[in-house]
Amino acid sequence: MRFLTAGESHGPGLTTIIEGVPAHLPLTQEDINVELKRRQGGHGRGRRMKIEKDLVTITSGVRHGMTTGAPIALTVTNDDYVHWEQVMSAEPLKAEDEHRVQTKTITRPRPGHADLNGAIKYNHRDMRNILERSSARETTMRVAVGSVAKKLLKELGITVGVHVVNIGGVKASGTYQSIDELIERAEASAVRCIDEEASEQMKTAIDEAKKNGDSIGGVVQVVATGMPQGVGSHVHYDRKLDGKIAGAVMSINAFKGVEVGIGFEAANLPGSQVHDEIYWNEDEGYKRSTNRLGGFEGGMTTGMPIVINGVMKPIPTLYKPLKSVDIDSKETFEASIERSDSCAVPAAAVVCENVVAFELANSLLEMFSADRFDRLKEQIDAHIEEASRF
Ligand SMILES: Cc1cc2nc3c(=O)[nH]c(=O)nc-3n(C[C@H](O)[C@H](O)[C@H](O)COP(=O)(O)O)c2cc1C
Ligand SMILES: C=C(O[C@@H]1CC(C(=O)O)=C[C@@H](OP(=O)(O)O)[C@H]1O)C(=O)O
Repeated sequence: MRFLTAGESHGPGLTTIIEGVPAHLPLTQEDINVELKRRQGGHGRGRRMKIEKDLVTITSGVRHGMTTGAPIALTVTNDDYVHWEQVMSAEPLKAEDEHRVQTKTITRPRPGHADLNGAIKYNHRDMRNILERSSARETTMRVAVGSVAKKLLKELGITVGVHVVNIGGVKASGTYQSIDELIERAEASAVRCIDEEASEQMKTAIDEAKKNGDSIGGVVQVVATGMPQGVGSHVHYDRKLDGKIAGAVMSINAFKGVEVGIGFEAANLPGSQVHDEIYWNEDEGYKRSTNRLGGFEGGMTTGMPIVINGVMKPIPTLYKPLKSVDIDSKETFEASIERSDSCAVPAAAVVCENVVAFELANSLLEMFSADRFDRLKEQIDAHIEEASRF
């Protein structure tokens, strides 16, 4: 499975084409819209999310609620485009639009954004040409793709969920018994945190940051259950599934770190407290008595729950301005802004969940025959059965 995304933040809309989804997978627009709505929510989002109502249109690859095996094309309209039509038009600039376009020209790079690096690389004196594509608006399509992957995983009995474990230094300590409980409790919280007390403190921390013109980041944790054992591979660097997941998480805007299982904590512990002992019994086959390595050994799944942490930096656009330099005048200025999220960690959690879902689904499609969903399922079931008798 592979995909491309296209679209600018304030352009007409966003597009993706996903190739390699098996035929006969049940799929509706609603399956995708549910995920898009989750991404738009969460405490700390700015005014833009009041304008957008992300709804997908499937324009290829699905017929009467079933995938056909053809590329799946998805589009989402930017409702904000009506305010940006002249500025973002693909047509040559008209004289009557020049003034409006000039008012939206960006010559002052925002610290923490792609503006200056992109402008130098692509030789754009108007950094709007960079901003529009580097915006996390693009993550809408990453979630749309992930929602197709999640549908495939669900039909195979694999569940993926996410919760927020840290916002601005407020850490969650809640535990959960099952992934269904995790999902339910995370979705019920304005910050997607399953620890109710910490949720309230996180909300207060976000409000406080906003009041001070500042922003805060955090840590999200993706959990997936039901992945068969031995998916991924140890044989080559680019086939290691934990490596692919790490790359996918790091590709999300503002994500600065990723951990598998206990992650960085492994540096502080002896090996006896890091590795998971193996046991076997008739009913369960091979299991680990702990899951400190987060479901991976040797780039392959162990069959234990997959646990991935992603770290998001604070949003770079601040009401409390940071110093930068105007690329025309070379003068120092303090950036002023019109609107921004103050914390997008709860929203980014959904993005993180969906990019992990894509990597998991893709790894299964690489390992098993993938043209038809029924064949895929048969082969995975046979693999699980074989592993249990190994
Ligand atoms: C869901 C989501 C929403 C975001 N919203 C904003 C925002 O409102 N303002 C902002 O400055 N950055 C926002 N960001 C972060 C920037 O897109 C990101 O920091 C920037 O593109 C630079 O990329 P880098 O941080 O990965 O280097 C958001 C990120 C995500 C994942
Ligand atoms: C549009 C989305 O997020 C945007 C991501 C973003 C950024 O700089 O990354 C900046 C903001 O956009 P605007 O400048 O239009 O207010 C966010 O609203 C979205 O998540 O759908």
